[in-house]
Amino acid sequence: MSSSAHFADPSSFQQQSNDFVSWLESCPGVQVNPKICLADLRSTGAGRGVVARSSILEGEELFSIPRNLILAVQNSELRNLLEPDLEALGPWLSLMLVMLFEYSKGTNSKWAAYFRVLPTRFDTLMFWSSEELRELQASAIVDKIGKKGADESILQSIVPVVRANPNLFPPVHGVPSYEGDAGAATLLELAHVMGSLIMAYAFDIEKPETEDDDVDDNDESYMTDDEDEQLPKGMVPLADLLNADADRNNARLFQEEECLVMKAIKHIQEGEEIFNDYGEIPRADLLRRYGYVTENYSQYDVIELSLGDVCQVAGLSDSDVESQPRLELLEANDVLDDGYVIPRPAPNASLHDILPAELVVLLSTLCLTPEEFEQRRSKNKPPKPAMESIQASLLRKILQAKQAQYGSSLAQDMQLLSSLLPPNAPAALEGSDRRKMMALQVRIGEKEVIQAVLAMLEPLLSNGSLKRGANGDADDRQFKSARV
Ligand SMILES: C[S@@+](CC[C@H](N)C(=O)[O-])C[C@H]1O[C@@H](n2cnc3c(N)ncnc32)[C@H](O)[C@@H]1O
Repeated sequence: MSSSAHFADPSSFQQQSNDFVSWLESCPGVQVNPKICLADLRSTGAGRGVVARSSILEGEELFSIPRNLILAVQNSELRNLLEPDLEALGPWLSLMLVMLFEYSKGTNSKWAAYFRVLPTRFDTLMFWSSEELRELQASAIVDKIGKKGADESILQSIVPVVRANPNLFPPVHGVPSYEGDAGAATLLELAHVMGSLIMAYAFDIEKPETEDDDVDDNDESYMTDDEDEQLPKGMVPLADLLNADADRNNARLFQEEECLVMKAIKHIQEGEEIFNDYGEIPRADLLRRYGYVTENYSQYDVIELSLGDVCQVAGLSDSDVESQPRLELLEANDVLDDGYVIPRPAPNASLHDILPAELVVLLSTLCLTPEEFEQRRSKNKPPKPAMESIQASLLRKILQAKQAQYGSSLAQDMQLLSSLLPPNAPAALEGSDRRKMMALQVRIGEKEVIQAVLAMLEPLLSNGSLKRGANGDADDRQFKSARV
């Protein structure tokens, strides 16, 4: 959620929007359909957004941004000023460095008017205090924030480059220098601002030849292990001022040869907000990456069980593949995961629809008697993903143990929510209160998923097994193949 508190100089909010639009329209090649405008949506907690001034037809172009206006490594003069190769830093860190460079240039940057409409404070989980994070209780999202790794990457890869080039990166915000611990801390904070902007605003930029639809991926922290496979990232002015809505996506960015073009993918009525698509992400991820939650993303909530959670309840002393032959068998057959995601069941969903096949295989393997396991091991063949009462019973225990890891019950949380919920919350809340409210909504969603799955296990626990196939193996055709 973006309120005034997220923007520098909120009293000039409208002026900054006007200046940004004037700058944009003055740039060669930019086209902005007069039927759209930039709106002040702070009263709903959504910062800036794009709204239709008059009705727009499906397929109509909303705006077009030439590729050379994207704030990206390939368009920044830093590329020619720095040794070594910027791209070698990977998509996140290279763009972070470019943004630090352009931001430090102040009004001399081509993107100065753009920086002025971007927020400087965020509610993404990277910025939450330990006390605020505790409100997320046992949510698996807490382990995905990646703050420590991001700090290390910035300190190792960004700080030395900035310090070695003080002429390119003059200290900002009245800081005398980036030397020493205090300098490093200031730079770290500024780099996190850029990292958070990249996380919530940047697009993956495809090469012109591969013209394709908008790709807005779902990486975990600022940096991930598979950077080689990632496309370069870029900040696309105006395209990134569209908010998102799980049910009202009506626009999409098309990456064309010369330009990136935002088009209406539905008829849009006068006064309607224009929404991009952030994908089907659970509220925990929405919060981690975008710093807000809305109720209509609750349909995508999940519960994530770690391998450790499962092994502990199954009575294994640890979850190390080297010391646990049952895990070793699964690993050797490439069906072992670190974590297992169970989505919120849709109204008529079955266990087949929601349980990842790999989880069911793990449960089955853990339920084998020593003799059965030895047989499987000698043939190097894990069991098929069959859900019978024995696996259901183990899964129930695992879910109950997970439930117990949260410090409060669903009923208590629901009561708390109704006592706290002012109209339009959490938009009406600020600061830590808003964060606590959002954490409450996330953990409620996860507890609801646990409760729903527990209820779905009940018939299996009383009846014995799911339908079996003709060969006697349980019918595994529909188990989801989902990996974390
Ligand atoms: C790509 S930006 C969109 C522009 C942003 N509203 C601004 O003022 O700069 C993404 C950020 O917008 C906010 N946002 C997006 N969709 C939202 C929504 N439906 N409700 C509230 N905030 C939203 C979140 O803070 C998110 O991190």
